[in-house]
Amino acid sequence: MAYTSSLHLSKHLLLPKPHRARPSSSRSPSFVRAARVVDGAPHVNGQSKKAPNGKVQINGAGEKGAVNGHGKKGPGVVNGKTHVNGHDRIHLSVTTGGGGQDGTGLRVAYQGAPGAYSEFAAKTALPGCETVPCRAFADALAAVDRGLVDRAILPVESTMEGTALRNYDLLLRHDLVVAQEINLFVHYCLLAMPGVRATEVRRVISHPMALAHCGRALARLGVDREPVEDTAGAVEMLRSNMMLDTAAIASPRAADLYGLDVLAHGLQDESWNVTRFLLLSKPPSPVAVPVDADAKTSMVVAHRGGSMAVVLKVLSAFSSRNINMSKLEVINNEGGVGEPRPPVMILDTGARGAPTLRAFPHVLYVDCEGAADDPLV
Ligand SMILES: O=C(O)C(=O)C[C@]1(C(=O)O)C=C[C@@H](O)C=C1
Repeated sequence: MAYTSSLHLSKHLLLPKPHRARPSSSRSPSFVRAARVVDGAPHVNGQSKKAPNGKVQINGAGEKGAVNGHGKKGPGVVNGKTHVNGHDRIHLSVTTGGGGQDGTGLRVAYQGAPGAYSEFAAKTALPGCETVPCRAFADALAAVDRGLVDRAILPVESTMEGTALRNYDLLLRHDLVVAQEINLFVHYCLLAMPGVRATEVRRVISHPMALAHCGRALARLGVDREPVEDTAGAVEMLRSNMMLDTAAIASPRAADLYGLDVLAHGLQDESWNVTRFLLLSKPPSPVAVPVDADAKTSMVVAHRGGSMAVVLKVLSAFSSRNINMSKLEVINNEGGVGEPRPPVMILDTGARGAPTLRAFPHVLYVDCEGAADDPLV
């Protein structure tokens, strides 16, 4: 059965109007007001249905086998689509039936070396596309921004580690549309140079996320761990330096590609290990999402104070409309334990004039059910 979903990300920037200070008793920002306050521009409130991430992460929807409320499609792969329309909000919306879009003629930037999971996610979303390796996620997003490629792919959360906050931060700094969402089952293998035995391995290198996902297995092996840029990059490093006391965590595909032995399969600590990727393009979105689509919308509410009051207002806005929320993540970069963290920088494309990066200490990431253009949402 064709699976259709949409994911829409709205940015709601709660900014006080200059010279219009409100009495403290009524200062707590309201969800509705927030929408109106954005640089004075009329803003439709609560538009998205089914959605986003917080510090960016949105997990939690439901059943095993589903991430962010999307159903599982095919063996280990769930597809959805997203895109982002700019201006005073970002839309991530997508529709994907069986991920059947042909990517022929499209260039997709990803972080890592050939054989990285991100590359596989890109090929899953857009079979036939040309994949373009980049050193960093920021480089991949910049390549789309500059029109050097058609899309970029970005891992944003995983079932085991939750939101990849740094990648969400990156996303919020750009005016990009989510053209598709891909939930990929990630199967990790331990790879070594041909002939090397498991007992000879003293050190394991991989992407930090892969090392974290396999933490218990690595502790059992009693090896040192060393983070590198990406899983396939680790394999490349093993191969080019002929490392005989080191193994890498990467995909079986990377083992084939670089001619390494697989010492162990299924190294992940949890058998259900899914990473959620977003396929991003420049606006306007390449995908139309019908109002009545079985959709998911993501929202980002950014504000500068009254943290709990805003959370309560957001919750009550969903509750009073009977909209199912699949995720809520509250980011408070002020007043937490330890050193204050830097604020989240969000590109405000709704401001008159050039798009401006604005700093917000408080951010909420919300995912809910429904299409972004559904009036209820
Ligand atoms: O290093 C890779 O192969 C990647 O595609 C990156 C990445 C990530 O950043 O989470 C993607 C999926 C896996 O969870 C591990 C690493």
